[in-house]
Amino acid sequence: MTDDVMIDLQQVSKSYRGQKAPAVENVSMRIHRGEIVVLVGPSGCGKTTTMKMINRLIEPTGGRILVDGADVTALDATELRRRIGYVIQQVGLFPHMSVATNVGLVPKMLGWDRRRIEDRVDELLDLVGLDPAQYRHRLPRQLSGGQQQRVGVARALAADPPVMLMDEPFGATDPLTREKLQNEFLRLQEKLQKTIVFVTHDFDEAIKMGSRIAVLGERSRIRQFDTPEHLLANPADETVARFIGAGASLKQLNLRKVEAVDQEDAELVRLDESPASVLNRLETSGEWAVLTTDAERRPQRWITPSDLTPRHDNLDGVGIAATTVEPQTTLHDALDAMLGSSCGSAVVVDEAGRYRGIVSIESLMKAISDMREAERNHNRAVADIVPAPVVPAARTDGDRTVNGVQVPLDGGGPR
Ligand SMILES: Nc1ncnc2c1ncn2[C@@H]1O[C@H](COP(=O)(O)OP(=O)(O)OP(=O)(O)O)[C@@H](O)[C@H]1O
Repeated sequence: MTDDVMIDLQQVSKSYRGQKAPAVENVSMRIHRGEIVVLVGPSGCGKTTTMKMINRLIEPTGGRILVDGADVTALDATELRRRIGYVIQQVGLFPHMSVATNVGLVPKMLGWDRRRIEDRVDELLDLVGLDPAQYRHRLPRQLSGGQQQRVGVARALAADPPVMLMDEPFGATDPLTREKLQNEFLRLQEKLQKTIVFVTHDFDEAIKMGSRIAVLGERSRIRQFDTPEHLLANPADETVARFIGAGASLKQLNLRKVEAVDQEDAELVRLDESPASVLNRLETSGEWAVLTTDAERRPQRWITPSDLTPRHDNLDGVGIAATTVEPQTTLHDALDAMLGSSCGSAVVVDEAGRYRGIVSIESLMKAISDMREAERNHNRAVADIVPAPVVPAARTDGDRTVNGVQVPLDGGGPR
């Protein structure tokens, strides 16, 4: 095993008592340090069982699982919990315990002293965007669904585990909150570089979150294990193609994020500027609209000349609300946001909601057409390099059987 491999599933199987067929059969998979591997597949195919065997919430009935070179069956439970954080859809916060107690559970189990636990809890709440002073003492029911989910992530990170298992972590939230949580998590992951196994039903989420995606079939058999780009461009077989679903090219929009698009600058005005001065600015700048921001430079509304009349003595509520996106927002979601707003642009904001720039529908369309052009060139280059096979190749049905022997799927490292 190379140093680069963090989780190594070797011919892993699970047969539940009383079930004729195994839920998971002979799965081999290598997951590299720092990558997010997403498991997707039809309901009941064994995604959760596969994942839960990694932290031994479910005991395998065959095969071996190594985490950072150590066989998990040889580790004691406390050691395993320190190494592997776990986030689930239902969050699993204890309802009668405060946020701080919930987040501090694992450090407490590990015997940390009170002061160190308190400091860690505050640090983690900060990290997931919850002000410790405001949320530390709340009970889970006094939080929104999205906030509970953030606490769940903080709790999983408490002992700074190198590995995180996430089972539909954002599944129970509405689409907007979900998008926000995904963005926050990707931002966090840039800093933390954890090795993550992520289960989801949502293929768009898999494309957005995954360094690589494992498309699983019955009994967790790996049909294809590849980067989102390759998976979309070259589904291994009909089943994978069907699973990806219609509009694979549209789904490519989930691959690119707003940060990759050229940004422009807007003419900014403070909310406390006088309408007369704003009109003057609109005339002299030649812009079709100005963008109001609050004292923290958080964008508020677009104002065009026709929005301002002599009866306005301040800018409160004037113009149309600005649509905002984050650098991590996918082009798919950005396009959605723009189409849903009445102006053909979105304001890019940082994690604190402060202004960073503007993406217009034109620059978005240009990024999309550049992307398609690059892909066409790539496909042409590949077609030039790869000669047509003369001898029929060994059958590879996604789990890469070579002469009947399953070999670990190990193509490509972390992106
Ligand atoms: N405790 C159990 N006892 C017996 N069978 C089980 C048990 N848990 C899961 N199974 C079965 O094992 C198979 C795989 O279940 P698993 O929950 O891993 O699938 P999944 O892909 O995560 O499903 P979903 O997407 O619906 O959550 C299913 O057929 C399920 O009915």
